[in-house]
Amino acid sequence: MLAVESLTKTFSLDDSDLCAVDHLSFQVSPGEVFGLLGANGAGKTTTLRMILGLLEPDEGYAEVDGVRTADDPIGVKARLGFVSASDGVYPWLSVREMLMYFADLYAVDPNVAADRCESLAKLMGIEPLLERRAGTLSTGQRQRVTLVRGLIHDPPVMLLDEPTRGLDVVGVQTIFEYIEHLRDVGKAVIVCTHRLDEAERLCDRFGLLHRGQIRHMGTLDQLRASTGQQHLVDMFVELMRGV
Ligand SMILES: Nc1ncnc2c1ncn2[C@@H]1O[C@H](COP(=O)(O)OP(=O)(O)OP(=O)(O)O)[C@@H](O)[C@H]1O
Repeated sequence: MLAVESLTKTFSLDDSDLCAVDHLSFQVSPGEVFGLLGANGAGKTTTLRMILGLLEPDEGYAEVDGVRTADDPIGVKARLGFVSASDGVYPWLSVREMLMYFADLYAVDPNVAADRCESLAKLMGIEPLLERRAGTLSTGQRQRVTLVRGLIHDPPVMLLDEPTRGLDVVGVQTIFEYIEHLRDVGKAVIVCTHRLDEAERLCDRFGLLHRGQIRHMGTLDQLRASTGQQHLVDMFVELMRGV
């Protein structure tokens, strides 16, 4: 499970301060898909960077499976899987070599890693690509490989940043199936996306982020009741107009 408690980050600009994330609190349970949604600049990436331990919060903390990022940054990284649309691959390694390399970085036993590599490759339909040089993959193939890579150390919590960006309909469907799988195997999942239509279909619960604060949080039904709007896109339009 993932807990974020009063997480806060202010950046100093030349002539002013910018509070990018403002006392943010939420929790994601095992088997739950939480959509952290917001317009450009709302604070999503800054939040993910603090959860991952890449950026130090000014206040508050993130706790992954009972471990706080500030107390044990390496332990937290071992418990997190991260997939981003901008993930790169090592072009000169084969897909299998790259997956095994990442498993090794996470200190996964080589036999366990080899089995996991096979079963995840089957799950994501990349078995025929395992011996291919990663640099020769298409965008959609590369995305499947990075999805497998994110799970190679079997983390309890997965962070997905714009997972469908740049993918065709088949690629998007693959992401949907991947997220279904994560839910089925009890991962706690955060999805950040601008695709509100996809988020409505994918996520169990939502946090609508605006200027660093969660303005609405709940299931779609709860958000409909509290905002009076049917769809996330209308909820956001109202939020943006309100400020
Ligand atoms: N290193 C930094 N220094 C100064 N300001 C920053 C820094 N990183 C982010 N910001 C500012 O913090 C705010 C939140 O940025 P963040 O990248 O978290 O937003 P986001 O929700 O991920 O946006 P997008 O959807 O456009 O990726 C923005 O106003 C951004 O300009």
